[in-house]
Amino acid sequence: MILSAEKKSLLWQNYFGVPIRNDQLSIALAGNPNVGKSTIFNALTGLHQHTGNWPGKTVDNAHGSYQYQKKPFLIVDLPGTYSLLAHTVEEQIARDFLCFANPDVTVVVLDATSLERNLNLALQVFEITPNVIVCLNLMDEAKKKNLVIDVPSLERELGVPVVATAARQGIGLTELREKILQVATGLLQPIPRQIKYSSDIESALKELLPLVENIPNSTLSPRWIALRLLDGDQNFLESLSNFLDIDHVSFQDWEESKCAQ
Ligand SMILES: Nc1nc2c(ncn2[C@@H]2O[C@H](COP(=O)(O)OP(=O)(O)OP(=O)(O)O)[C@@H](O)[C@H]2O)c(=O)[nH]1
Ligand SMILES: [Mg+2]
Repeated sequence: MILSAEKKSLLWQNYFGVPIRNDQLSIALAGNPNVGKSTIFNALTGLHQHTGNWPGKTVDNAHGSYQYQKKPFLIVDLPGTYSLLAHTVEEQIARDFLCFANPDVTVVVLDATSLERNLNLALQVFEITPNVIVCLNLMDEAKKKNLVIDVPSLERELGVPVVATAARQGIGLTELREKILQVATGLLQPIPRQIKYSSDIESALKELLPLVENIPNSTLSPRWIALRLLDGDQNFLESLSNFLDIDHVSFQDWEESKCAQ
């Protein structure tokens, strides 16, 4: 199910403190701490940005807007996180935004000098949404360390567009804008590589999937929900219940109807 523009704008305002217009294409900027997310955010939005806190949290919230090819974009700079498993308040904010705000595009910014560690977060985002772009930032630092990254191969391996940038020097940002436009408008449809787990986990997932498909009001990947259930992730279940309540459809009713089946 796709959220209507009205519902999306209500949800963004009430739960995330971000006002969005119906005509704006939305972008989430995710990544590990200190990889250059805010540098990219500043380069894209210039002075058109607002900062505050996430509702009820003492974590910075920055959102801003820009135009590209006559299309209006709204971009949200998420807190830096190493994972989306909600061990910290920053991880919970980033996870909830990616899971429930339903941005048109998520740009995952990676540190090109530390790809292995950074790809962990990218693979988690791939489980939540297909509309992902990987931005390989700090390419100038990688070059200094004589690291050579085969971008076309990485793109093929990951199944999503990969854009190499050196954001502080403004390098690669036009290509980033272009890819964002293409994914946001559906011209480019990434098919992110999915992690295959061990056979016992995969068979447990198979059993769970039919039970979590077609949750009312959910735009979430059933596989992600099933994985969190297997993980016993109570924090995620609370968020799920909270966010699905937006249209007064009770998650508890749905749970009860499933149990009755
Ligand atoms: N050499 C180099 N430095 C960069 C590049 N992009 C960002 N930086 C620098 O890296 C540092 C961190 O950048 P930020 O944009 O604050 O990183 P961030 O991801 O927003 O960090 P958090 O919000 O703390 O998670 C700053 O000193 C930037 O100037 C780049 O491409 N090359
Ligand atoms: Mg930042």
